[in-house]
Amino acid sequence: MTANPPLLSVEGVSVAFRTRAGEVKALERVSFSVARGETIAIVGESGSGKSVTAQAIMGILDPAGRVAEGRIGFGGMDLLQATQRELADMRGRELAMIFQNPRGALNPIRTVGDQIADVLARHEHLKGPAARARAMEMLALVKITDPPRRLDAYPFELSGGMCQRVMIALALACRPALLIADEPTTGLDVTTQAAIMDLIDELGRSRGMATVLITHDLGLAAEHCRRIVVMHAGHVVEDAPAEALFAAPRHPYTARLLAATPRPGRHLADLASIPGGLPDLRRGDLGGCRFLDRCERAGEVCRAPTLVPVETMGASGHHRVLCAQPIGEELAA
Ligand SMILES: Nc1ncnc2c1ncn2[C@@H]1O[C@H](COP(=O)(O)OP(=O)(O)OP(=O)(O)O)[C@@H](O)[C@H]1O
Repeated sequence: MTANPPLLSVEGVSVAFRTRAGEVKALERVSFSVARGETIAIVGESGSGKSVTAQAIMGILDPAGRVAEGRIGFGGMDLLQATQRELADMRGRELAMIFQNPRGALNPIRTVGDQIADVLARHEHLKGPAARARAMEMLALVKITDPPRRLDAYPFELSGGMCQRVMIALALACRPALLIADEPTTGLDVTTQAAIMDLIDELGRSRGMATVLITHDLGLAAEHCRRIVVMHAGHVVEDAPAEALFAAPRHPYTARLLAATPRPGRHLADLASIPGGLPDLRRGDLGGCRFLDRCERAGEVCRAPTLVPVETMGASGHHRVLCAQPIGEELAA
């Protein structure tokens, strides 16, 4: 546990989507927290609920989705109780998010400089030369070469890696306390990936910015994050300090992920060794454990309708697992 109250605390958040085929229980009682200046990773297969978690925090869930229960504390306020106006004011200023597809997130018909200036005018009331100077500073910060020229460029004139850096510059322009980075380096070449991750690390150290890194890449998570939150089918199945998680995973799903990730940089999406797929999240009888059908440790005790996370305290922090028979404990007879 951290001595100070966390900057972000997601507490028992459940999200459901209305669809023609029934209600999708996308998140169930998701909990984790992030301290100021800390970088954590959320990892899990496609469809495990990583992006929905980020959207719930940012207040940008699809209109078909609703938060059925829970609390999202951020710097002393409950984001779920905030008005749309309060949230819009927080986004960009306190809370920022970068997405996988930078071109889609940038406005194609405004120059890079104007887009950064818009954010600065809205949140910091900076205008004219002062806004331009800060925009230039931001481009230099994200290591874009020749900032004065790039300031007047349109997104289509820049490479994918440069657009990604512009999006980071936009996200960081108002010095947010929390950055949510959803697969920020997917699709970029390895050198640009490393430069962007180094930049995020550096901003954490120099500005105390906290980061939630959403990734398929366990190697990337291990390299840059102090804690790792593992999601499976809308549940947080394990939440632990990175070194404890890699040394001794307690959830059978985490163990499978790690066994299938022998080298840093290998992608979960490429793995074939985790049997079965995610359960259909519209099923009425999902039960407490959503990994049951894929788990070699499953027994009668795992069929309980609800599961209570088990928390232990290690040298590097708390270790929480959502499993009736975590690894390291005897299987029930
Ligand atoms: N608008 C929506 N309507 C219905 N279901 C949705 C909607 N958005 C997400 N879901 C469902 O919520 C679950 C979690 O999706 P989410 O996008 O968070 O997964 P993810 O872990 O981020 O996957 P990826 O790594 O592919 O981005 C999935 O079952 C998905 O189908």
